[in-house]
Amino acid sequence: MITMDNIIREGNPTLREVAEEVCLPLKEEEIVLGKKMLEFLKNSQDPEKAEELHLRGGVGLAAPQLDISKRIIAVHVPNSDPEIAEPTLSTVMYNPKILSHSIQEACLGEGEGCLSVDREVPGYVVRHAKITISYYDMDGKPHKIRLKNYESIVVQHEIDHLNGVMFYDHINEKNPFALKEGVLVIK
Ligand SMILES: CNC(=O)c1cccc(C)c1Nc1nc(N2CCN(c3ccccc3Cl)CC2)nc(N2CSC[C@H]2C(=O)NC)n1
Ligand code: NI
Repeated sequence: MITMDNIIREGNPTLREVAEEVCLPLKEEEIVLGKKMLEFLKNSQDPEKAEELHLRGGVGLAAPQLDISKRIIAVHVPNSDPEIAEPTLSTVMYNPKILSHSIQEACLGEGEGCLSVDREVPGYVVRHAKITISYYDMDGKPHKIRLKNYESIVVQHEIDHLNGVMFYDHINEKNPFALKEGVLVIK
């Protein structure tokens, strides 16, 4: 099972590499890895498990954060409505690719955090508001989906990890909270 000990931190060169595409059909070990990444996210969001295993909460994780330079990400985004148990997005994506995106931009109003960054880096991380992506799932099935709001931000953050990009690379150094006209601030 993945714990925080398996997650590499900023300074490790793997976080700045461009990760390799995986080949189809997926290797058994790549499928098992995907399942373990998703399990980590679910555990990290479970109060008991997170406390027991000393996990930081996350909704996304990329293989390079496990020192595995492969284009694999996992996302498990709970529904903001606590009444709804079903997550809004829960999947492992192999070779995710942004096919197109909105002109409109968006950012999380509270800024972004990263399991590989053990410090708060304040500031708006401005990203595409909406994206259309393609990816393969654990069964090797191709998908093409459109994402917006929180899910769109999370997937962009994780795809950045596959390209050696950290969230704070996007923060305006002069004024971290500078916002251009029309940028959607997601609560
Ligand atoms: C500096 N201010 C902040 O960090 C920040 C501050 C406030 C709010 C937000 C919204 C912030 N921002 C932010 N909060 C998150 N979580 C909120 C807590 N949550 C969680 C934690 C515990 C149990 C269950 C859950 Cl659900 C896990 C997810 N996650 C991300 N990111 C950036 S995109 C990838 C994603 C990620 O998984 N990072 C590890 N950003
Ligand atoms: Ni991250």
